[in-house]
Amino acid sequence: MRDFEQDQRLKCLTIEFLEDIIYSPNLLPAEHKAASQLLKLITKEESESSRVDLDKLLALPQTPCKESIETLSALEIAEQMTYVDHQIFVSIRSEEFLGQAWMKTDKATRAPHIILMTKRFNEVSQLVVSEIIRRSNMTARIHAIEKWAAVADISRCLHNFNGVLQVCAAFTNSSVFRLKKTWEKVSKTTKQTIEKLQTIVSSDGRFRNLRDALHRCDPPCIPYLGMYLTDLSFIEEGTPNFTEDGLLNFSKMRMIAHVIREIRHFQQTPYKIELIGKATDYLLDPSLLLDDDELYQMSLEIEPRTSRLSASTIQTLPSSLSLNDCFDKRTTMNLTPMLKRPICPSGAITGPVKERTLKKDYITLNRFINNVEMNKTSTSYQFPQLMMAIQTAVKCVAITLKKCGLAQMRSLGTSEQHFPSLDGRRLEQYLNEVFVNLVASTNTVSLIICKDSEDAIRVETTRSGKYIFAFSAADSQTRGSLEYSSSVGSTFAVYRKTDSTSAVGVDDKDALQAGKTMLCGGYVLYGYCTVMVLAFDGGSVNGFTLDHAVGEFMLTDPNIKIPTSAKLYSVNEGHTHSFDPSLVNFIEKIKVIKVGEIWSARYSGNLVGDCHRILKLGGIYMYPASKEYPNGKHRLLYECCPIAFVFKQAGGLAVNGKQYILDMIPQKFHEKTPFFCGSRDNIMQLMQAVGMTKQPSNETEAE
Ligand SMILES: O=P(O)(O)OC[C@H]1O[C@](O)(COP(=O)(O)O)[C@@H](O)[C@@H]1O
Repeated sequence: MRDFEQDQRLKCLTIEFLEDIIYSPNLLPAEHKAASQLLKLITKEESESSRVDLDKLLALPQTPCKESIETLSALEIAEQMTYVDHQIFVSIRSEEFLGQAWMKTDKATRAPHIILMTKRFNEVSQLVVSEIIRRSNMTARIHAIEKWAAVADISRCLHNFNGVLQVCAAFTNSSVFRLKKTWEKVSKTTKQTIEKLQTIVSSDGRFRNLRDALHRCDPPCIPYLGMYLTDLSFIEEGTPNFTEDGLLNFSKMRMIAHVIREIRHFQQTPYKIELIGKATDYLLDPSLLLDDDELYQMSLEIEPRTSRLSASTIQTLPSSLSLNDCFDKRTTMNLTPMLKRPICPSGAITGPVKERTLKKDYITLNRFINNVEMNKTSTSYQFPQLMMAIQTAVKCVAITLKKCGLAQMRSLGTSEQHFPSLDGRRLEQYLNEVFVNLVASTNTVSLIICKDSEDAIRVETTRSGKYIFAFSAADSQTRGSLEYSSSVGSTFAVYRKTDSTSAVGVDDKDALQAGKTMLCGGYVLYGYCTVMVLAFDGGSVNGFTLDHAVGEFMLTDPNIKIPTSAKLYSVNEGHTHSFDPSLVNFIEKIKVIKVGEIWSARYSGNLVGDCHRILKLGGIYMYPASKEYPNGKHRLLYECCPIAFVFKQAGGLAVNGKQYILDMIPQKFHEKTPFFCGSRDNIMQLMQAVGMTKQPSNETEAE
């Protein structure tokens, strides 16, 4: 499109060419369709390019403006702020978002509109600070704060979240924030409004609330650009452009495209706001802006300092953070310090701060979910929320099992509510409830499939989201595990609803997806320590260990890869009498001692524990069909699939003897299947022994 913007002749020729195609009778319907879509796009671009001339709009007023916050209404100010911001926002071209152009030395040419948006942000913030501080009279100052709070609240109603942030950032500017006496007199309602707005734009949880608001609002809307620039920076810096094989990393490009598409979505719908010259003149008047030093000095005069710090110390510290500062650094746009604490320090930094070299990068699961893996899987804010809830559920299960173990052993038999230990079945139900309640509370899932419930659990429509969660909180071995102090395991899988854009209308069948469509799969082993193994679509497999003392999962086993083969097998040999003869043959062959080929057998009768051992050491896990269990014992959807997904991502394989587990489409929620998983070569040997010939594909084998 940019080529067309710069070359009108090229544009005319293309339009002519497309029109010829549309009227040509000799082409296929698909070609006609493609041509008319392109034509629509190019001509639409034409109408878009007839947008307001930014230079004219932003031209500085010739004479100082006569208007003020006393003469203009909050509505006029908010509307005109929105008008100007929107005109700049819609002018940002997609390519300005590429390669962190806004941070490069040639940013003025590569990302001029992003830079303009940044500049405007800082100017409006500065105007708000200046208008408050310049009023030396307390009542006038309070009035100014209340007026700007009203402007921010109207901006929120107009879906101008950029505007909300501009004003909120001004309130936390040190010159304003430190005015204790003034703030004491500001009305309770205004303070509540400001608090509400600050909660919306808080950077907590990667702007969780702001993302939520954006996803719920219909355009027109002006999102906060810094949030998207942060997302793009993370993707750019956290993911290589090329794969290990030197191929273009398409999954990275898709992530970037996803963010840009979301921005484009908000650029499409214009506001129906008329330009009011007197108000825009006021907003653009540079003579109303005071500089940071001046502002801080005036602030000290209005309310003299009571702190023990000397004036000179305070003056050497930055009096405010500007959006530009944030952009120019890493664009991590951490507004938390701006919004949550005064920038005016209470403990001064007196000397140069020494840089400290980190010997080890401690990665908590929270950090991992938010910054690393989430970017590969989804740029949706819902996904980390769901992952956090799973994490909390796992912690609750771990703690409950610990407490129950003691209660059981000592026959303490305390209140069932806290130690539902004496009846294993009830304990299982309780653990299931923990998962269901925590996950359902996040508003991110529509359906939950759980081992403990025959039917799918449907989350009420107003609280449902775009994911499907299938899990087993603890296998039935739990009862025995508690009695004999052996380990317990959870397994879980996250799928996307087939129509993830629609908030309603999830069908039970949506949960019956092949394992290969999974977004995240994993398991937890509650043993002498609690270990969670997670695999994400297109990502690596990572193990986290719960540090009970601090209640955090720490990355202890990064990028797990299963050995390609090992001489280790895990099966309940007590059942061999009724296994398929070809399988019995395979197991018997394993046991024949050859030089240097002695196999070991390990079987605890706990699915997760047995599989985890195989994942770490290599070899083969088997739960085949038998007389007692003609379809094996493990459930396809929420036990076999997540484990198969982990094995696949770690370089292993999982089959049922006839098909790859990840290719299988469950017909029922609780369908069982024979299950074999392990090292690639070992599983291939088994496949050969039982006559399974289908070769692994990209979707069943690690990439
Ligand atoms: O005792 P077996 O037949 O070897 O079965 C052991 C398997 O049964 C389980 O305990 C599951 O039992 P449930 O099917 O009753 O939930 C698994 O954890 C384990 O892998």
